[in-house]
Amino acid sequence: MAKPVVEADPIVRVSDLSLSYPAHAGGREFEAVEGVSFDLARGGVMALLGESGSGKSTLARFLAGRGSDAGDRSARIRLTGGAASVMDVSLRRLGRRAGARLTAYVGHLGQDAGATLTPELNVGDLLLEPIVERSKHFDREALGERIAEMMDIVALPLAKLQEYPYELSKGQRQRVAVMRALMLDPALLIADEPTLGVDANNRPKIVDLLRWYRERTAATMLLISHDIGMLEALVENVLVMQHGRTVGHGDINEIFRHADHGYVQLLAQALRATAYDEIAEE
Ligand SMILES: Nc1ncnc2c1ncn2[C@@H]1O[C@H](COP(=O)(O)OP(=O)(O)OP(=O)(O)O)[C@@H](O)[C@H]1O
Repeated sequence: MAKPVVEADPIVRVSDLSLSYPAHAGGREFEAVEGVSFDLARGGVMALLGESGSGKSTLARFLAGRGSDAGDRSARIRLTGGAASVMDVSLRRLGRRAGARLTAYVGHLGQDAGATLTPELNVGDLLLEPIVERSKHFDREALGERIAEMMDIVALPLAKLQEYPYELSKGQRQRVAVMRALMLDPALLIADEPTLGVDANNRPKIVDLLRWYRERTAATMLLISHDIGMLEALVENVLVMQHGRTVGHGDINEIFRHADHGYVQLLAQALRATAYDEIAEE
């Protein structure tokens, strides 16, 4: 069984990849991603951009090794063409054990992660859970310090550690979810809209947390985000998707300056407009 190579570079390789959802409820198999290719260098940060329904979450969930995780069979993602590997592990027919080995190194923040926190656990236990699940032997003091540092960066008072998800605002829950995704020190973080639902004042704190994490660990990141602050602070390369296909790929500044595809031009304009809105809000 292929063992993940954390030092692999590129850490993610995607070649002519197509991904589908199974036929269900009388419908046909649906191809959500079609012929996408890119490499993500170790230590790099790339953003997946594109309108709703363009295939970003499907691609992100599949690359995070969570393509067959969904309890609902109809949400299981199948590789129907091309190839993809993460840390030199092929994602074609990734078995349960190989998947578990890989996901130990790949952090995944799913879409609207703040809404899916276990309601019975308080914030402290939610943060510790990934660690405790892996091993009962851990340095409680060092972890406590690390949690306190992260709480400080995202401006959550330590008293929140005792609170339950229902006692938190949507944006606070999302901040807890992002911290939780970092607890196992993933070498690759794949995050779907990490600032979604977080108000404009607190979005930069999530950006700060991800930047802090990257400075500490040199982790690689694949982010789905249209948050201009996040793109400016962290992202080097972008892949722009439309209807499951790639319509732009490359250095973030180059791609928006010389956008030759109509949709990429529109996106560049929209992002600039967002930036002005944010400045106006301050
Ligand atoms: N379980 C499923 N079964 C069938 N089709 C699905 C399923 N989940 C998503 N899709 C379809 O796959 C396509 C891509 O969806 P995906 O969620 O990957 O897009 P996205 O770019 O992440 O959009 P958003 O930004 O709205 O999350 C969409 O047309 C969507 O309707």
